Amino acid sequence: MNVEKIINELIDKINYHNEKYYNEDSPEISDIEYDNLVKELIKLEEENPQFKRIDSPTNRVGGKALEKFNQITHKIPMLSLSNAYSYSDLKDFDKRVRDMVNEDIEYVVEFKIDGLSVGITYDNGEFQYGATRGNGVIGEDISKNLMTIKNIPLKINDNDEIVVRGEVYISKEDFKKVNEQQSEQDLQGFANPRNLAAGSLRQLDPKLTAKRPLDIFIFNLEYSQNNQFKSHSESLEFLSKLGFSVSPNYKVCKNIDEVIEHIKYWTENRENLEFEIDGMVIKVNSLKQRESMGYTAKSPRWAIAYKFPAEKKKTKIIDIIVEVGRTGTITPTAVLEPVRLAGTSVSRATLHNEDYIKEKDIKINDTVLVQKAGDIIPQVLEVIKEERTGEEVEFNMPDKCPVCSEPTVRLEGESAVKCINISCPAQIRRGIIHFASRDAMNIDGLGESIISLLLNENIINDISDLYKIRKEDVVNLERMGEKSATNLINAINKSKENDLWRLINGLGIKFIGTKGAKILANSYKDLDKIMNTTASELVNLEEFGETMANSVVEFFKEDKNIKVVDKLKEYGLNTKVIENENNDINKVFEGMKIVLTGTLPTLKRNDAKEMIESRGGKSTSSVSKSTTFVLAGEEAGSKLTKANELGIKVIDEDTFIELCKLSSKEDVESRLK
Ligand SMILES: NC(=O)c1ccc[n+]([C@@H]2O[C@H](COP(=O)([O-])OP(=O)(O)OC[C@H]3O[C@@H](n4cnc5c(N)ncnc54)[C@H](O)[C@@H]3O)[C@@H](O)[C@H]2O)c1
Ligand SMILES: [Zn+2]
Repeated sequence: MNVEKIINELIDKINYHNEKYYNEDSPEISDIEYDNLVKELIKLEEENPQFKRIDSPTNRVGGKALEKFNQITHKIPMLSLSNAYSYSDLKDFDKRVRDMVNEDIEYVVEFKIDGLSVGITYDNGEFQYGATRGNGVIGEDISKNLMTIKNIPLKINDNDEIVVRGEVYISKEDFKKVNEQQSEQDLQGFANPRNLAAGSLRQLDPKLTAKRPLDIFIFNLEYSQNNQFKSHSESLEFLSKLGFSVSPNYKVCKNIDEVIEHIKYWTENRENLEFEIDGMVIKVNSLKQRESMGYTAKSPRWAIAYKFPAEKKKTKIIDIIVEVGRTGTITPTAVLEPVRLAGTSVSRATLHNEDYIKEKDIKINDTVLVQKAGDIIPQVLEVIKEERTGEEVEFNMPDKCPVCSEPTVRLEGESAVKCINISCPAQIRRGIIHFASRDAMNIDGLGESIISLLLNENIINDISDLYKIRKEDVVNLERMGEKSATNLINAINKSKENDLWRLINGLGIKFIGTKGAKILANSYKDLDKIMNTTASELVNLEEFGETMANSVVEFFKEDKNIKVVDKLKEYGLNTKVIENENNDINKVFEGMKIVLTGTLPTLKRNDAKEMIESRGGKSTSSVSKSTTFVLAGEEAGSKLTKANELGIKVIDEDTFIELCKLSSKEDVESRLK
């Protein structure tokens, strides 16, 4: 395979996992696996700069702000951190820093708590609003949820306009408790404290957030209009005096050796902390020096995150079992002789896939080295071949699905062995949950527990069956009743009118998330056309790589999947893009001046322009006081800065598309407020 192709496929994969992790708070792979994908991409991009894409995930921060929240443009962009995995990485960092400033350097070392990054703004001594990081430029307004966290002061004794940044987290003990409650209620556990914190904060109902024992520590003063400080440590002291719970145990170090000493101490002692830390953050202390170093597109040059190496131990593989996930991927898991790692007893380790087992030559009864990093899922690192006795048994991936007995397949270029039977019971439950979820068909009241009931009672067998449910089928179900039953049926019926991308996302095609679904819908306009397209046509779509293209084609080759789609059509689901005809488009942007800047996630520049103009708006090129709003995408640059200076509303593509669907100018104006 050529390098460009490999790079593009890696980008597809990373984008997909970013969406799962940042936008849906439910990662499918471990952080180590993810970090390895990114490292591989960075390496290839460095070796082949001619193929580096401007929209590469190595160029940008995190996720995006979900449309269900109001959007907030950060006064100061909320960036990520570059990573160090060894002391020699830290020494390289120190050298880079000293080369840049040519002066003595003082560092501050802080805990890297594994949680969710938030920015909070105060003015006139009062809490104004708080937001998630989002894509670094635009975040989600989660003010009401943050106000439920006891350690966030609502009033402070300073009238200056202040922006602080911190990490919302949950203690080890509370994490365990919440996961126990989840399993009591037959709900899925959270993969790690970060997912739990993120999932709890990004709730539309603050009451739900309030139920979760969240805490925060503040690690930076992002902006202060009047207070002047020389160093980061000085600003932390100031924040502490104002009543913020500032990152505990931070230390000012005179040189990189002191930094490393401090890190060594916490590597040994982190088990005793009440919260999980996944590393330490090293920051230049002098604010003047920081300013002279500046930023890359993704992170400051004056800071780096050191990630702890994972703890390793020896144990034995007693058995290898397989499980079928929502997308049909059959994952092999090693059953281990229990061993204590990073404070917990470990008896399972993921073996990822067939290639992983082959590469490492893993057999049942092997003695292996296992490790546990920031994640809950431990990994098998290597087989200790010297300890083989001849009793080892080779393992092969099953050629039939262990649940439905249909033949399994392994697609070309993919590492996963899968059951592609869309009616496989193991996949059905997760598949229906996904279908009904807010990013797919968004069916109110159709949550995990109801879906389980419907399956257990044989009321449904696949997603299409949802549309034949009658009220009398469900009214007598546990916790149901007259009103909920009516609401449920109404919500299901309403979803028939959903726009095409929701249906495509709902089908659960591997590697096609919300974004991929929108691209497909906007490009083909009609589900039938998508079903009949070819991989070679699909790879021509913007941001579509071979992995995504093949996955779409394979999905619609399957008889079972075609049958489900046919049934959905019979029940009257919309399978076309919902577009207004040109002549009855409402002039919702009449008289408005709109500036377009940066690269939008799915819309081409000309399309966006056309959408503005056909609705009576004027697409202008420079930001001024008379600009109505700015539509900004990735790498928005100076126009965005200007808009922020002038206090002009900035929106992203999703909001723009929403505005386009509104029926009057008044609606647009009130939505923009
Ligand atoms: N499993 C997956 O599918 C998946 C997908 C995407 C990302 N990830 C994980 O997320 C990581 C990238 O996430 P990221 O961009 O948030 O970077 P990061 O978590 O590696 O580091 C940046 C973050 O650290 C936090 N932080 C905690 N303590 C801090 C302190 N004292 N000072 C400054 N910042 C502090 C901040 O919130 C900041 O946003 C990856 O390394 C990967 O492990 C996993
Ligand atoms: Zn199956």
